[in-house]
Amino acid sequence: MTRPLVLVTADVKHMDNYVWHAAPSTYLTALTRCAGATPVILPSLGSEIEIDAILGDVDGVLATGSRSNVHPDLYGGEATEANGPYDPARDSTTLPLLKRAVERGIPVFAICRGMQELNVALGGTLLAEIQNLDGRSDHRAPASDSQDERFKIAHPVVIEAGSRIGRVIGTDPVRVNSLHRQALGTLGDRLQVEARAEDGTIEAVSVPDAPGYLVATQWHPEYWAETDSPSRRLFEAFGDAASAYRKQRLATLLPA
Ligand SMILES: N[C@@H](CCC(=O)NCCCC(=O)O)C(=O)O
Repeated sequence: MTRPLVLVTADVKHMDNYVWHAAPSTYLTALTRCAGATPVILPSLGSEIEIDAILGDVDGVLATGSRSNVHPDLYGGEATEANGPYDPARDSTTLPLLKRAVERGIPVFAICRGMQELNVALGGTLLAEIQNLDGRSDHRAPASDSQDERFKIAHPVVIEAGSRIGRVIGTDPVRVNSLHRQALGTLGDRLQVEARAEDGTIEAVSVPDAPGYLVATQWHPEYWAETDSPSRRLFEAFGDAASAYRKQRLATLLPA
C-alpha cells in the first residue's frame, strides 16, 4: 500500500515580494519520518478551493500551529490590534476544511493554532492573552532566537483517564512545550477534553465518537517527534489511522 496522503494547512506569508502559502518543515518531516505519510500543502485560497472534492482524495488532515490568531469575529470575540496578527485567508480555508473532515470521519491531527481552529470550526470560543487572566500561567514561548529554546519542554500536562490520547501515550503526566497566548474557551460540538495543564488550560481535545484518529494538542509534538517517545507515538498513531483510512478509501474506488 502506498503512503497515506495528508493535507497540511498553510499560512499566508509575505516574503521577497511574493505571497507564499507555506507550512513549517517540522510538520512535514514529522509526517514523513514518524507518521509514514506523504504531506500535501493545501494553499489557503478559501472558497476558491473545492474542499469537499479534495477531501475525497486524501487520507488525513494536519492543522499546523502558527503565530497568527484565529479572527475573533469567527467566535464572537473582540478584534484588537494587540490580538493580531490575523491570517483571514488561512481561517477561510481551515475552518471549513476541519469541519468537513470531522463530519466525514477523516483522521485529523490539529496542533496549537490548529486545535484552536478545530474548536472554532465546531462552534467553540477562544480565550485571549491567557497570561493576563486570574489563575492562569504564562504559556508563551521564551524570548529567544533559538528554536530549540523556544520549543523547549515547559510544563506538565495531566492526561484524562479514558482519553484517546491516553490510549496512545498512557495516562501518566507528560511534560510538553508551550508557545501560545490563546486557549480554548467554551468547547465546540463533539469535542471532549483530553488533557489539561496545572492551571486548568485545555491542552488536548478529541472527537470521541469519530471513527478514526481525531486528536488535537495545544503543545507541539512535531518539534520533538524524532527524539521524544510520546511525541513520536502521537504521529505514529495518526499515520496508522491515515493508512487504515486510505485502505478503506481505495477499496471503495476499485471495481468489484
Ligand atoms: N496564535 C495562537 C496559536 C499558537 C500557535 O500555534 N503557536 C505556534 C507558534 C509557533 C511560533 O511562535 O514560532 C496563540 O498564540 O495562542
